[in-house]
Amino acid sequence: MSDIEGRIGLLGAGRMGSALAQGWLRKARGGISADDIILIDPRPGVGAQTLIETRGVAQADALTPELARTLGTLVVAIKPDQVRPVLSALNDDLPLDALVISICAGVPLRTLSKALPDRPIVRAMANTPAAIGEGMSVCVANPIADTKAFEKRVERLLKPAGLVEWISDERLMDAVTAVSGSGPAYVFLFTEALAAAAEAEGLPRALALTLAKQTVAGAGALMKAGQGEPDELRRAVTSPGGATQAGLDALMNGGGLPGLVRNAVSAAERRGRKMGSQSAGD
Ligand SMILES: NC(=O)C1=CN([C@@H]2O[C@H](COP(=O)(O)OP(=O)(O)OC[C@H]3O[C@@H](n4cnc5c(N)ncnc54)[C@H](O)[C@@H]3O)[C@@H](O)[C@H]2O)C=CC1
Ligand SMILES: O=C(O)[C@@H]1CCC=N1
Repeated sequence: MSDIEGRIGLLGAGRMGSALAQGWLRKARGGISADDIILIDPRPGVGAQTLIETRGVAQADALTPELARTLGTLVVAIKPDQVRPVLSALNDDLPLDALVISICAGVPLRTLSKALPDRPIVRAMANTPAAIGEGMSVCVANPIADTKAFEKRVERLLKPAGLVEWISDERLMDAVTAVSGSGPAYVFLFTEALAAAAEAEGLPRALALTLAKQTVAGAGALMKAGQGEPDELRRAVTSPGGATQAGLDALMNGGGLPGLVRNAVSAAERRGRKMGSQSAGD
C-alpha cells in the first residue's frame, strides 16, 4: 500500500473507469499502487480486465455493505442514471469520512449529496486520455470537501491521470463536459474525416489513416510542448496564398468549422444540463 488514505473503490470499471485506473497505475512507482484499488464492476471493461490479470488489481462484482465499510475513497464511474439508486443503497455503510468522487456527466452535487448526505463529495469531469496520463480533470467540491486537505487527496488521485483544474461554480461543469469530457470524440471524428478525405484523394487506406493519426497526434504534441498558442502554430503552417490557406478557406467557409464546433459544444452542454435536471428530479 502507498500513502493514499484508505482503500480506493472504483465503482464502474467500464471505458472511463478503466482509463482512470490505467492512469493511476501507469507509473511503476507512482503514488497509487495496485494494492490500493478495488475495481467494483460485474463486467469490467477491457482496460480494467488487463489490470486485474497483469497487475493483480482486486475486483468485486458489487459494492456490498461489507466492502463499502472498508473504503477510504469511492470513485463513481457508472452510468449517470444509475447513480442515485446505487449510492443511496450505500448510505448506511460507507464511512462518513470517506471521500466520494463522481465523474458521472450531468450528475450534480445536490443529487450526490441527497444519496450520501453529510459526506465530502467532489464532482469531477475526466476524459479518456487519462489512460496514458494525458487526461484533463476539472473538479468542484461540496462544502464539506472544500478544504486544502481534500483538494490534496483528490489531486493525488487525479494527477497521475493528467492535468487537474478546479472550479467553484458548478454550473460551469456542463460546459467543461462538452469541451474536455466529450472533446476527445470530436478530435477522433476530425481524424476519421481527415483519413477519409486522404483516401478520396487517392491515398491507400492504410497510409491515409497513418497520415491522419500522426498529423493530429503531432499537432497535439506540438501544442503540449508549449511551442506557441494554437493560432500561432496555425499561422506557422499557413504560407500566404499557399496550399494550407486554400484548405483553411474551405474549412472557414460560411461559418465553417468554428461554427460547427460552437454548435457541437452548445448541444453537448445542453444535453449535460438536461441530464442534470433529470437526475436531480427537477
Ligand atoms: N466515456 C467517457 O469518455 C467519459 C465518461 N464519463 C462518465 O463516466 C461514467 C461511465 O461511462 P463509461 O465508462 O463511458 O460507461 P461504460 O458503460 O463503459 O461503463 C460503465 C460500467 O459500469 C458498470 N456498472 C453498471 N452498474 C454497476 C453497478 N451497480 N455496480 C458496479 N458497476 C456497474 C458496467 O458493467 C460498466 O462496465 C458515466 O457516468 C459517464 O458520464 C465521464 C467522462 C468521460
Ligand atoms: O458522452 C457522455 O455523456 C460522457 C461525458 C463526456 C464523455 N462521455
